[in-house]
Amino acid sequence: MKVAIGCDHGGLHLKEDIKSLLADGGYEVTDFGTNSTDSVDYPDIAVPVANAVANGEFDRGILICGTGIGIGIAANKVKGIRAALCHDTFSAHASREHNNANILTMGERIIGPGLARDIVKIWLTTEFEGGRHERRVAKIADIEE
Ligand SMILES: O=C(CO)[C@H](O)[C@H](O)[C@H](O)COP(=O)(O)O
Repeated sequence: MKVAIGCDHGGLHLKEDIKSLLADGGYEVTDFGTNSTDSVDYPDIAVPVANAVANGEFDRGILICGTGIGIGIAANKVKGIRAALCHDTFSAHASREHNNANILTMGERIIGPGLARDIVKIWLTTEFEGGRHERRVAKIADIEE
């Protein structure tokens, strides 16, 4: 599975930790930055990652900022993106099974690396359930037209 990952300055340390988790797990990871704690604007990272997922270059995306909120709001402006903010394992599971989320967002200033790692593992391995959820996700796509 090809995974695009990105963060702003508020998510740098968690992004680096998740990158090593993904590498150990055999995922093909591409880092869209940022790569220092110098302040950057989260939409400048969110949009390239979201475009790369939306155009099929990557299977999934992971975006991290201080809260996971701003970077997710920005990603969700890109057509075809369903970015889900998950700070618990139940949401990580449901965002895949019910919402077919293609980008996971998290906030380094909110959760620690242990929980974040569990969230990522669940999110990357849970399949979309389809069925009634297919109809609902299709209605979200209709909003984009
Ligand atoms: O997008 C965010 C909030 O919605 C992120 O938490 C950012 O990382 C945060 O806004 C950055 O704040 P800073 O004071 O400029 O470090």
